[in-house]
Amino acid sequence: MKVKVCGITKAAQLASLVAGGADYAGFIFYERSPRFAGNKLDARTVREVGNGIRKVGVFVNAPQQQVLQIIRDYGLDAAQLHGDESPEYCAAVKTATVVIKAFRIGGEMSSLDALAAYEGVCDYFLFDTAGKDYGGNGQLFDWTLLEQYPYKTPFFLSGGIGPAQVQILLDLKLPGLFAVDVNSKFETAPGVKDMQQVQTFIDNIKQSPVK
Ligand SMILES: O=C(O)c1ccccc1NCC(=O)[C@H](O)[C@H](O)COP(=O)(O)O
Repeated sequence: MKVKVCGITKAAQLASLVAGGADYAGFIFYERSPRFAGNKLDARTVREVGNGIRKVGVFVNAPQQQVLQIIRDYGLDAAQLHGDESPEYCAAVKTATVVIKAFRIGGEMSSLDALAAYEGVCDYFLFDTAGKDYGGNGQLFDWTLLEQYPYKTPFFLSGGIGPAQVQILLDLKLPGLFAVDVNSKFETAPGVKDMQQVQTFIDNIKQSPVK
């Protein structure tokens, strides 16, 4: 299983993710987030990090041109669209980069029916938990909703995942599950990751024979 670590705000964290074997690093480009990367990380520093890790920009209802400009400036590999972006919006962004469309489960979304319109216009889906903020709420949702996942688009499982979920993740058999995404459960303060805990999590997930 692939691992994405989201909410990276420091060059040292990014370097340690690369060294530690994370597959994806997420950078929040939503100004209201305490993990906003735009004023904390230098574009060139992010651009020059390569070798294995995929860099993902996280956006919330941002103008398309702004998304594409940031993707270019920071040398990102994918756009994670975490707001209420339409299938047409996703299709337009997909002409320029890899699209991960996030859906917030719970609240107004209790079934996966709405995803049918997004099949074919996104490379991946990401399932997060609905909460007071667009993301980073630190809450799990009921994963049984995904047991009969009916779509072809592979997905990232997210929302409140922490060290306590390692064993259940290793045992999990959900159709379409591609990666696990972690964030606030590995923080000592919003935007500040405990990199030792992150590393232990990566090592534990990667011990699984299903890579
Ligand atoms: O993390 C944020 O502050 C955030 C703000 C606005 C949109 C998205 C955001 N995070 C996106 C992510 O991919 C998080 O990893 C995801 O929401 C799960 O976070 P958590 O529940 O803290 O594990």
